Amino acid sequence: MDLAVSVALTAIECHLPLVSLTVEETSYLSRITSFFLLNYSLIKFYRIYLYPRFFSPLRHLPGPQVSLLRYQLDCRITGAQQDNNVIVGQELNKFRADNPVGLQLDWSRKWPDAPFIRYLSIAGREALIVNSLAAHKAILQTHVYDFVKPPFFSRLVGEITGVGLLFAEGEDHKQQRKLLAGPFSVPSMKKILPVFQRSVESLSKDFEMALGNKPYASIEVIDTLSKSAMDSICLTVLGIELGTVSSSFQDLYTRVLHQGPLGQLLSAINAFIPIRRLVPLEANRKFIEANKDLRQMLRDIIGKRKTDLRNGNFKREMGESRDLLTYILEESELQREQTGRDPWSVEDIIGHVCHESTANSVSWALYVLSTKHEIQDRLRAEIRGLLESCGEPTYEDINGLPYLHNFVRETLRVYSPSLMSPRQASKDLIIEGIRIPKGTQIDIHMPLIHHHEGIWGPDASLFDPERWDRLDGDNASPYAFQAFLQGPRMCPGKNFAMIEIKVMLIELVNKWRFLGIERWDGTTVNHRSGERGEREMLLNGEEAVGRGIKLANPALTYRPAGGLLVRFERL
Ligand code: HEM
Repeated sequence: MDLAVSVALTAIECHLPLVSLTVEETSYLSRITSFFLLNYSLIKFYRIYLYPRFFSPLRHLPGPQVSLLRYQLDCRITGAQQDNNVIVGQELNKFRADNPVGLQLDWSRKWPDAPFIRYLSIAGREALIVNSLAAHKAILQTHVYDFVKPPFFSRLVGEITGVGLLFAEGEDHKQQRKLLAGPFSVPSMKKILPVFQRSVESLSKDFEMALGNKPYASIEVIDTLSKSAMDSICLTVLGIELGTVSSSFQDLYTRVLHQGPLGQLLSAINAFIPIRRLVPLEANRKFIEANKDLRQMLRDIIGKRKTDLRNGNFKREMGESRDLLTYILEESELQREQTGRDPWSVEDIIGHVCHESTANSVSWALYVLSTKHEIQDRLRAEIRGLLESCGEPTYEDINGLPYLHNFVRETLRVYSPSLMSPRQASKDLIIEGIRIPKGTQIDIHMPLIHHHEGIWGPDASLFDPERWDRLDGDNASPYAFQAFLQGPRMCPGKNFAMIEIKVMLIELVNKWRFLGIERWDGTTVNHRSGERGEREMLLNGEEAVGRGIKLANPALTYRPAGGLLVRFERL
């Protein structure tokens, strides 16, 4: 756009009589170049500096200020005090914070009553952070289809999850969601439950192996749970037996999701400037290859399942407790018969193989249980009460456990697995009395609402499962809990994720006692054990995010930087 305006202005200027006379001596080419560069620089100066500071209708909103030509590379992050850098806005500051949403939490605490907080991103682009229940409702419900996913987000996340439902808009999105209602419904989840229950048994085997004959041992739970959730998702979503391809999946997903620092930097740059195909670096090549292999594996599985279903083989094999892919393909087949076209592509289905969020939630649940033993004891008493009374619990039995339900919701509230969902205004809008111009970026940060003291009280960041029994006023609003978002774009996998997390916790809490978290500095040598690093046990009071352990940043989820080492014993 700016380029086009500069070219148009240059064309006009070069043909003005006054200009033609004064620059007669210079060659035509250098005249065009000079005018073009001057126009382009002036337009950029206006866009980057003058517009956000003096002309934008959003300039009066609360948020960090704009400072001209002040680089803050050496400043310590102090959140709310930090100015916008004129070139990179707040982007560098975000990466240098000790929490992936630390800066945004500071701003929310500084301006708790503002519906929106404004900050500047790269090259003076304005972005609004949603900070009130009413503003969330307007964006997620009332104007849901007036906000679209911004291109940088589809490049950042879409290259991992696929570009299916998550990036569908308007009527297309409504249509796809209608079709998914059956596969993700409660009756479908009830049928999938036995598959979950079977797959979590392998989780305890990993704990058994780590323990051996010792009285207690430690296990790195993030990798262990991620592997288990991958097994579980392979069985429940794709209908693939354990141990057949799930380890290759795990390996490929890890290479795609957990790249090294250079890989992460490339992904971040690629989100804004599409450089993926141009950079001849090893980290980039590995990412592209892993991604390609992963998609090919999924394509093969989906293709084979389609053929099996058409031949009537698969349903007979799996009986009643079928996987989600089968449900989706059956629904798809019905639609194809009625409308003559496939409602979903392979890319759409790929996005449903998401295992990281559930594994991440159970990791944080174990963190809490290890550091708050009274919560662990209470949860175990409830779970054992159920198992003693009924053996293999049903869907209703599991969802009928009030403390487990509160515990899981509180884990998702304090350690929300999704940290951000961005949007972009597709037209000019007025929300909460604020005029939002078309194209404005809107950031929904789930932790902001979850840790908002005006909504959840002064102890908003404390882990307290019983708060769910005392909901009143603002915290009783559906928009006070955003782990799965709300409205028409809410996560369709919510029931799936909730029951999966509960089944994993029932298995673990029933069989193992969690003694504490080992914090491992990894830099010194312990003279008694000869092991590198001192191990310090975290036992209580570490629930405030970022205090007990160092969080990874940049990260798309809350993740302890050096893994999570849980010490446990057999019950
Ligand atoms: C704890 C686990 C999970 C959490 C916290 C979670 C959270 C979310 C959130 C916040 C969104 C909205 C993203 C956005 O619009 O930017 C979303 C969308 C989605 N989730 Fe989940 N999710 C979880 C598990 C799952 C599972 C297990 C599945 C599938 C089996 C799933 C499938 C989807 C799909 C297909 C969408 C796109 C929905 C749409 O745009 O209409 N999720 N999820």
